[in-house]
Amino acid sequence: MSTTSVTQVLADHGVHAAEGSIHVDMVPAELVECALARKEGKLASNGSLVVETGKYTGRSPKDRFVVDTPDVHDKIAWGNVNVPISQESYEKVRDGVAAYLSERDIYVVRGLAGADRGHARKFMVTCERASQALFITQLLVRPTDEERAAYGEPDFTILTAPGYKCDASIEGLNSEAAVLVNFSERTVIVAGTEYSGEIKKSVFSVMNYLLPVEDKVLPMHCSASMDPKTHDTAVFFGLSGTGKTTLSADPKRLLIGDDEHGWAMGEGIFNIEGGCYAKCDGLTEEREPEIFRAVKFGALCENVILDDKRQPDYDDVSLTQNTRVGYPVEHIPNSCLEGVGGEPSVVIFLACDAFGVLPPISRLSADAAMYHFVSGFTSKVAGTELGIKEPVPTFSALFGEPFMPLDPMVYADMLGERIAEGKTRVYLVNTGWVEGSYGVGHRIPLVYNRINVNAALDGSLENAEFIHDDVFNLDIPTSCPGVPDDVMVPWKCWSSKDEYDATAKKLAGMFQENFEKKYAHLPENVKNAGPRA
Ligand SMILES: Nc1ncnc2c1ncn2[C@@H]1O[C@H](COP(=O)(O)OP(=O)(O)O)[C@@H](O)[C@H]1O
Ligand SMILES: C=C(OP(=O)(O)O)C(=O)O
Ligand SMILES: [Mn+2]
Repeated sequence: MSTTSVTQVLADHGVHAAEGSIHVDMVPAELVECALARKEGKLASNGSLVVETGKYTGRSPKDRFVVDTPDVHDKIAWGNVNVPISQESYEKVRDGVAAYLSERDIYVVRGLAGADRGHARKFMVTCERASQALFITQLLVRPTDEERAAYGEPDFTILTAPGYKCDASIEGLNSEAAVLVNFSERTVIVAGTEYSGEIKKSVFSVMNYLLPVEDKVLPMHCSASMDPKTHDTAVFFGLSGTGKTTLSADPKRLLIGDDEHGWAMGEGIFNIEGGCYAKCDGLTEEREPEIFRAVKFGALCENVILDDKRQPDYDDVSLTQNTRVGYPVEHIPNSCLEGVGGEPSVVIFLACDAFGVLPPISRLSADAAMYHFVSGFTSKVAGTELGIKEPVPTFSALFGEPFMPLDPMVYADMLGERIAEGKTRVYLVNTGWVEGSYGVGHRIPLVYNRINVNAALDGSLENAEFIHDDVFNLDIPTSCPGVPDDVMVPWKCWSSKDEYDATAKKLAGMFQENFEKKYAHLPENVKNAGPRA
């Protein structure tokens, strides 16, 4: 597709930018140069581009809407995640953004979502900021030269204009910022917010609609890694900040991706993205060498503080606890550049338990896997969503409810089909608190999670003696070489067993209440596989 037809696609969306102001498919070095020239950010000593995103340092779910059009109305799971907005209000914002972009230099990125070309979709993202064009260039799958030459019409178009402030009085809007997903027009508008996570998660939300509906592929909010010899894969489901990116960066395995994957039954899994979006809070080379070293030229950092030598101070979270970096998968040395792997032999659910009562790792039956997949218990960690200042216990279906437009049971049934074969081991991993709850105890040392996960992946964990926890209805390994036995069995970490019991029963009751409210229609065998207060 020539750049003239890029002009045509833009014109179809009301963007009539002057000749010479439409910059298409710039390479990262050009985009960094443009961003610096336009004073969008600074160059850090490690070569990464660092920007500040102003008021929006995390996703703002209250500003995200799905356009309620007749052809999708009956498919979307409407509620406080997929909030409807009318086509009329959508058009007012779209036309305002289009006119705004028409008056300035714009950066167009033509990428792919889906490393498996049999399930990939073409996304054309038009950015006001060169730095956001760099971000989405690195986060989408980069087309080959041949694919770019034959790019043709995009499957979806995204217009991003952080500088455009919406008229908040438009019917249905919440504020000057708006993320509007229009499945009928196959267009997303991201306005009024500079947080690039909104662009990335909009692509994900669109794929979470298209893949099940059009391809019968299960989209997953998970990271994935692969054994370099057997090509056995493992997927790590988890809500934002629970450890997907951290635990999938493992020097002994190949990284497939850190956040978004598809599972084509009978075929394998694939990364939906071409890059990673890691949290930088407290990042050290010692604890997370792969991620630390991935922050180099071509990476985009958000809200990371630089010292007077332009060195990042990852402990300084004065702007936000949600400091972030986006980089291409090739910045991780042992990444699987093809982005594809076999069907998972291990599925791990990451729960960041702020109560500190869940075991570091426990094994789930197929029924318990379904129970926990639809429950999605974890904590929203500080910063990822505006207004979250400390861990908030939450039930987020599929461990990714904010990004799932369809009924949760669509995804749950698809996972159930895929693990029913019995060849998949499923574990629940607590990356949250042990030794007392949040504010009293501390987060489980990352090294313990890594040791537990490695034992689950290589199968050695199955050699441990397991006990059954009657409250959470989980099978808990009582030992794992390298992890103190007391850490493996949560009540042993608490100074008072009575306090532990009371807290555990409280959480078990929350599980039951959530399940009864949302999933009472599920079969008894699934319901009975969950916690019992
Ligand atoms: N026990 C732990 N397991 C996983 N991550 C942990 C742990 N303790 C602290 N962390 C920190 O929590 C954050 C997890 O973020 P990340 O892996 O990006 O989550 P996600 O990819 O699920 O959004 C990282 O900053 C990591 O260093
Ligand atoms: C970036 C986000 O989360 P994750 O780390 O899961 O990608 C987000 O929720 O905005
Ligand atoms: Mn992540």
